[in-house]
Amino acid sequence: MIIGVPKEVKNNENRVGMTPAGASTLISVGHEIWIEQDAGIGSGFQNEEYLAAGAKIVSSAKEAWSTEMVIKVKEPMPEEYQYFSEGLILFTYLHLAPEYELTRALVEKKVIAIAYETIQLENGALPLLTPMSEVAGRMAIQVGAQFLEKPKGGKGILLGGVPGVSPAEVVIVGGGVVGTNAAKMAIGLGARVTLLDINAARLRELDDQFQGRLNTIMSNPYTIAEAVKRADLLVGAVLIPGARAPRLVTEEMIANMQPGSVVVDVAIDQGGSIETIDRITTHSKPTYEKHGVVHYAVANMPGAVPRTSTIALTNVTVPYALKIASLGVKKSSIIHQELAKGINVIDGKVTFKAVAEAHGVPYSDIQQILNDYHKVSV
Ligand SMILES: NC(=O)C1=CN([C@@H]2O[C@H](COP(=O)(O)OP(=O)(O)OC[C@H]3O[C@@H](n4cnc5c(N)ncnc54)[C@H](O)[C@@H]3O)[C@@H](O)[C@H]2O)C=CC1
Ligand SMILES: CC(=O)C(=O)O
Repeated sequence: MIIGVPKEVKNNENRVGMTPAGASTLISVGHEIWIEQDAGIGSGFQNEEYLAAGAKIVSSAKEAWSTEMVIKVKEPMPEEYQYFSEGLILFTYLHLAPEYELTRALVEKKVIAIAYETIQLENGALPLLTPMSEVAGRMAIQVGAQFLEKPKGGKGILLGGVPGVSPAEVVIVGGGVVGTNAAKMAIGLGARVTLLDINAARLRELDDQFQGRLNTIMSNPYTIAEAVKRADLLVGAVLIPGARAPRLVTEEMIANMQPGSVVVDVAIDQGGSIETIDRITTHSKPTYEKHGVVHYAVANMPGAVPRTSTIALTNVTVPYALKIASLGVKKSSIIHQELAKGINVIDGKVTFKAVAEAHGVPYSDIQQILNDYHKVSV
């Protein structure tokens, strides 16, 4: 199969969908990699390294998109929709629930759109989201600490305090991968940390893991309001896979926070979990202020640490790309059921229920589509 890797075009997105090592793996079993010139530069990978791995360097995005499968990092930007074509396999983060126009373009052009973030193992794990959630969770505390500084608009406190002065209060809503990694960093820096989740079993695991250094609370509107009121730094880290993020923190709760407090809504890529987050921000202008509270809502946080993120991401995407390229989308999804869950759009149909519901469009069962394919192909 010919696989295209375009250069990312989202604001300050320096990750790339394929490393030279990944290219070499795919090429070694007979596939071709067409990578757009300089696509790897932001992550520290030179064109020569891809050439040495056997890849072809193409000079335009159009050429990289003119292949059978496109592997990238972020959801296509509107200027990329022109490259969609019938039967093209698009393997990338998509976050379609809050993106009606993108969903419509993929359906109309009959692209086969496989979203990294909805590939799900039987035990519920999201193997292609996990590494970037690890990065974003850790970054949430790093950026939160930075924006608590006075010159950055914050209230001017140090996360860990100093002897004789209280540390900051960090509140994390959601105790999955982002939440756990944020807790690790915040505790490591000496902050007082409270984490809320609706899953009692998860809270039990975290209580064991952090050995009493993490305050775990069952999440509901009452406990969220109480915790948010005290927070110097609030991290939004909830997820209902594939669905729009639930708006758990209301405007009233934010208005009750002290001026100069900071909110980092990591769940912004699924539409955001905080009512006052009314826009996606970018790495070039990451924050805005509302009710005196600094709001950070960057949807591609790992893009700021592209070297770490590209390697971590491609460690998990390349094995799946190999399966898709070698067997085709339908066959590989029948054999590896987690891939079937990644298919959000195929043959002009929306096959991820939460996405169809978010946009009020018809939903088609992917298992039915795969069964029909199986019947014809055997
Ligand atoms: N902005 C960015 O650059 C990035 C954003 N993300 C996003 O971060 C979000 C979280 O991702 P993960 O931690 O990997 O998900 P996860 O599935 O590991 O964890 C989500 C947690 O939210 C909890 N939850 C669900 N409803 C809740 C509620 N009402 N109250 C409290 N907790 C609730 C779940 O029980 C689960 O423990 C996702 O939207 C993901 O796409 C991930 C990486 C980068
Ligand atoms: C998960 C995601 O959207 C990102 O890493 O940018």
